[in-house]
Amino acid sequence: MDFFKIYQDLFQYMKQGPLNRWLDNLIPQLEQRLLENPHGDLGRWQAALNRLPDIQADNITLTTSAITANKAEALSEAELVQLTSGLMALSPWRKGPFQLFDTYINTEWHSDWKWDRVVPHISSLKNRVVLDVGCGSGYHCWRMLGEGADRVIGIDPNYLFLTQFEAIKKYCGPKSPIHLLPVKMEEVPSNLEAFDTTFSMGVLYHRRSPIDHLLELKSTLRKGGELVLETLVIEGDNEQCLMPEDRYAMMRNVWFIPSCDTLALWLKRAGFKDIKLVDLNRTTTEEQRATEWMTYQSLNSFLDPEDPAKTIEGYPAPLRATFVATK
Ligand SMILES: Nc1ncnc2c1ncn2[C@@H]1O[C@H](C[S@+](CC[C@H]([NH3+])C(=O)[O-])CC(=O)[O-])[C@@H](O)[C@H]1O
Repeated sequence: MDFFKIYQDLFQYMKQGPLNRWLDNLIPQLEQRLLENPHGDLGRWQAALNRLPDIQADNITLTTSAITANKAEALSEAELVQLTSGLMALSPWRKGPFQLFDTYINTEWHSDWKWDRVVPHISSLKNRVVLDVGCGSGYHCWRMLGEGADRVIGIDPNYLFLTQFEAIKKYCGPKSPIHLLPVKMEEVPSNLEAFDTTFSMGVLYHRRSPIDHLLELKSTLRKGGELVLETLVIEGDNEQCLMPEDRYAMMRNVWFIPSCDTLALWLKRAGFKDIKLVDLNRTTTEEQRATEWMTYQSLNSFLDPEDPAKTIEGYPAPLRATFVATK
């Protein structure tokens, strides 16, 4: 993986603006991590990425449910096979969907449904510099660019998601101002104050210190910038928060699931203003399900078969809230 090459344009940009403090140590850190082999399958993923055929799209769509790359001329049979098998080798695909020419990547999640619930409530992304924390394959980053963002940076420590992102970028905009950095939120320097909008969707419950996560998000924003926070919640008042004894819906790394009132209080205590709950939604087995691109178990296996209002562990089934707040 050639970080200099994939982040060339980002570094040019960062050198000029407030992000430059982040630059100093980033490349050596990423390279050091590569030497330590961050994942046993990384070599296989990289080989699959390198085998993808070179196809120039002549039409890109970032504003419809599937992020789409199209070409007037039909692909050859060999190109189609190479493309589909290369993308399949990057499975499981969790966040999407994507349509690359004739290949539809039917991901585990209908991430477009989340986007449709969130986007009516946020400030316009036109000309904004945007951070998407825990961006997965980067699906929402493309939608943010489609909304007119000037530049989108996604961060996610998972190298499969980085490889998937690079595969999509190869066809949907190799030169577009959109990047995924394989780092955790905790590794982003504090007080960057560089972003106009910061998204954290589906990450808070993975953090052992949720208030620290909120403070870290705040420190990425310029004064007056907007936080878009989406996370699991429970029903209840501002004295309630669920800490699962062990797993929640089979997920091992879930720590805190607050009520909406508790979360609003956390945001207030973290120093945010204009805190608004803008959406509350129970996740359905239509939105999250196994497909040929993600063949492991999915939500229907994580719910109580006798009572789908409960997880298999007996907790309330996944309910997700979106909050918007200002720094
Ligand atoms: N400390 C961390 N820092 C950054 N990323 C992290 C961290 N811990 C986990 N992640 C990443 O956060 C993502 C959470 S998924 C949400 C995807 C998308 N946002 C979505 O809203 O669909 C969860 C869900 O599907 O609910 C994963 O990609 C992790 O690798």
